[in-house]
Amino acid sequence: MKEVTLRPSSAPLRGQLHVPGDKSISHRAVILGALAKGTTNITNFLNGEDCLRTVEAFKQFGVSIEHERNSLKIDSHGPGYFTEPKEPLYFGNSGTTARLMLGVLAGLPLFTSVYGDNSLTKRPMDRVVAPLKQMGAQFDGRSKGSFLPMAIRGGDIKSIDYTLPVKSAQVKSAVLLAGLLSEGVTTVTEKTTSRNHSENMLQAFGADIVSENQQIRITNQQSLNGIDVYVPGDISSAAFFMTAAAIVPGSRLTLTNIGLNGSRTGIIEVLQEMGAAVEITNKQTTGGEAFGDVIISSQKLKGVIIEGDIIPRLIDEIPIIALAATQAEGETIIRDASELKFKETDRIRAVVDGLTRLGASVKSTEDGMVINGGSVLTGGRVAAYNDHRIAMMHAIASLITKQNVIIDDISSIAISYPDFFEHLNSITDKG
Ligand SMILES: O=C(O)C1=C[C@@H](OP(=O)(O)O)[C@@H](O)[C@H](O)C1
Ligand SMILES: C=C(OP(=O)(O)O)C(=O)O
Repeated sequence: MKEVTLRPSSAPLRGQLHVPGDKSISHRAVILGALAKGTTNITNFLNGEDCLRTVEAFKQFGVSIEHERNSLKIDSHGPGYFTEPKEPLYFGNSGTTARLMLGVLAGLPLFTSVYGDNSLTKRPMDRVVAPLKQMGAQFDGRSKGSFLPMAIRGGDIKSIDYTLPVKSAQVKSAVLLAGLLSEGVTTVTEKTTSRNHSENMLQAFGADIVSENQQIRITNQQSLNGIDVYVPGDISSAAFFMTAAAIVPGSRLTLTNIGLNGSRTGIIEVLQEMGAAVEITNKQTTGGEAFGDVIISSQKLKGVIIEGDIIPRLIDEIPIIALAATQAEGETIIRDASELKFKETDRIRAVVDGLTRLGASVKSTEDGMVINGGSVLTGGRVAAYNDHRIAMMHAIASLITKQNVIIDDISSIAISYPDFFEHLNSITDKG
């Protein structure tokens, strides 16, 4: 437990930040680097606890991974040379590691057992286990293989045509990774576009993959070839500082090299619709991933309705959007977001509980929440629910509260943003 007391500070935020590398892309770079033959060099890798879980898993297969700060060098002979791990694989708090690795494990002719922390043990895995069982892999775990800990015997699997029943990039990616390692052509169809980093990176590594009209086809290939990967800054981490600049009067921040993949930029669209001034410069592309600098200044905000297809494009940003909404004029309604209940904690409950304790007027609904804007936040004692995004939302709230914000435990922030407080201090008068 690492409790923290944050003093209020209404000073404008100024300056420039280079937020850490994207978590989703970092996981995928390690997975594909390990599955590829040869050397993969990853730069601007996210040194967060979740991505380190993915690294450790492949080390247990005997893959050589050298790690120095934000650079990773992977030397692999491909999956045919992986050795059977002698110990269970530990996935910690990471849903992405668990779900994507189950896809990989389904395709490997090995026995593995996997487990996670208290939060991950409660998160549903049947959404990936169901299609992977259809492909012929064997899974066993609690509730007939719905939850970790789990045992997997993979290999010798066949391709499938699969329509995603949940809006989830993790499920899509698990099936695509299993498809890469299975006989034949696997097709995944999604009704709503979710983040497409797996598709982009598989293509960059030379996989035979085609995406058309929300349908992705991948052809079996036993090994890819190693490449160099630059990981753009994580827009989900940048979202905390974008929102901070939007709600603290007189602020102007520049966030450099932020990932701007269209399947992730819902936060920018929503902040703009609320009235924030956002400018994008220096736009470039690497490995199919757009990135650039985001300059954001405070403005008077207004409430909005957030629903439908945009939800997967900002799912992890909903806690911080809810904080912005407390400062907007009018009501903000968030719908179609019941997936929030299956994250590191039930994020609908955690956001409504936390913001209410700080003095906001927020109500939960079956699939989202309703936030009445124009609140003066008082401050107070809040729980992070061991969830990094909830902890960071509360830390940003302390920039606009009248009194201290006391967060029960901030240790979860190391999951996705180990330097969060150094960065926060560098742009406020707290530094
Ligand atoms: O594929 C990914 O890297 C992720 C997909 C999303 O989860 P779902 O696939 O469960 O929506 C997101 O919430 C998570 O932080 C990362
Ligand atoms: C939901 C998240 O991650 P994961 O599913 O990988 O635990 C997140 O980072 O907000």
